[in-house]
Amino acid sequence: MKEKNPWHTPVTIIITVIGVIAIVALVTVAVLQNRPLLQKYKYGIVLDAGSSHTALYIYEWPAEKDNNTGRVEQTHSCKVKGPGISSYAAAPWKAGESLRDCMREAKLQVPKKRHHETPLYLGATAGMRLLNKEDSSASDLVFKAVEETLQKSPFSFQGARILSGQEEGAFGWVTVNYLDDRLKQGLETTGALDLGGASTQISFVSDNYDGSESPSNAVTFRLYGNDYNLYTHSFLCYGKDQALRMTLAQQTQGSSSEISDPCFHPGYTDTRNYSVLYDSPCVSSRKPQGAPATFIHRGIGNFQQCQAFVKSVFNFTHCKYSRCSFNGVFQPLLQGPFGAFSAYYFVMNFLNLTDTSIHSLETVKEKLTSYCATPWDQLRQRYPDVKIKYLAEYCFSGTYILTLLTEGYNFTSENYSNIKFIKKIKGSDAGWTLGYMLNLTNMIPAEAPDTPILPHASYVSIVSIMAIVIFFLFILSLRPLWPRCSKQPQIV
Ligand SMILES: Nc1ncnc2c1ncn2[C@@H]1O[C@H](COP(=O)(O)OP(=O)(O)O)[C@@H](O)[C@H]1O
Ligand SMILES: [Ca+2]
Repeated sequence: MKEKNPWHTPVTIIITVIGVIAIVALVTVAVLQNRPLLQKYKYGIVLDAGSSHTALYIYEWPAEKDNNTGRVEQTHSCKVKGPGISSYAAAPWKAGESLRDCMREAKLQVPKKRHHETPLYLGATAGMRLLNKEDSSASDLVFKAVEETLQKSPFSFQGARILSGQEEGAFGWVTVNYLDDRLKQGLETTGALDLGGASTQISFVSDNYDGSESPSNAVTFRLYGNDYNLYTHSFLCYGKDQALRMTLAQQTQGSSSEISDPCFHPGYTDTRNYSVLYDSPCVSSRKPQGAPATFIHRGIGNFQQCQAFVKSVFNFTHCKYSRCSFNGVFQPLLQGPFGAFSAYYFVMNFLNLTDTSIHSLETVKEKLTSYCATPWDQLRQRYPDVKIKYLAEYCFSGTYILTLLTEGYNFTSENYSNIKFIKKIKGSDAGWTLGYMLNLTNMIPAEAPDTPILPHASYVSIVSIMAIVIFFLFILSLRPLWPRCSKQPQIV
């Protein structure tokens, strides 16, 4: 007699079919119910009106997560043609006009139906701080011109203003730590070093700084449930373009008609205008009396002599605090890793010195010694595509960065490798703009948001496994109903 397969009885077949349908239904409901909603994005636009140029950044984030921990990412950037808006003091309408091309690009990048709800901000930094100091009505006219252009855009224009030095430093720090996911997780934070053309910022958290010593350097935040006492300082006139003016002013005090500059390459010559050089509040008070209209600027390429001139623009004589960086400004003990961006990155990247784990401070000095001594002709031939102004100034800029970091901020051979020269973090530019927008749109909550205990994938897997286990337990519980499997002994 053929033995009957116990699984082929009508009862088990029906139970199996119902069970399989039940599992499929359960898992489908679980997956659909908890599936992330169809991704729709929101946008925000920030214009960084720097001293040397303006850049537009577009940020994007999932629509349903805007006040949560959702990732805000830079999706597009546009470099405005021409100089920074502060250079249009004599023809303010041109400042507004200069933004048109990038605004046109932004209109194409942001989906049309999101235009009206996309906030648009313009923040100006040290170039406008200096213009405002020098001629506040000229700076007002420049703002009026850029506001007129931005109001005409389809976006929700939220205003144009000058950021304070503290804001510039603090928002740069927020950007770096937000992009590195350090804030949400409450990890040790990264300090931020920003070098612009007209000012420079240093911002970091130090255990022995609670804000009581020099309160003007303190910014306190509560982000994702953690309190931060941030130290930040912005040095106006210590961006690399103004620092170069100060160094040249140092060398032209004798109102001579020719200077031999160790910060420029041998063979480099240029004719410079005294009144143009001294046309900045950073140096205007030092303009020598009876100077000729122009002077010949000749390079001699000597790193050590260059560094001596650079050092002379820092004042180390007085400090009323427990410790100072320079110019009598308080600075707590340096702590933790640092991200150095903007001109720090451009210069160190050109000099091939961004990797501080292989290029020690000593190597940087050696490299600058040989680079500064390289004849100008040779460099022009080697780098035909590099903008002449940048190429001519990399020796000065590298020397300035080294001096600012070591003599100014007190970095040493031991902690120099804590600095990382960075341009972008996970696709977004390091700089103050993202932090500024996150702050103005309240996108970083003070308290940690409630997050699901399990990620979606783990949740679905656990539900599926549980369903299968329950099904088999159910089948086992029906064992008494199963037909006998073994052959009964035959009684003869
Ligand atoms: N490729 C580059 N090489 C060297 N320097 C650069 C390069 N691109 C930009 N820079 C410099 O970076 C600085 C940017 O400063 P910016 O943000 O305009 O000024 P600030 O922040 O002081 O208002 C300027 O000194 C500019 O010349
Ligand atoms: Ca800047």
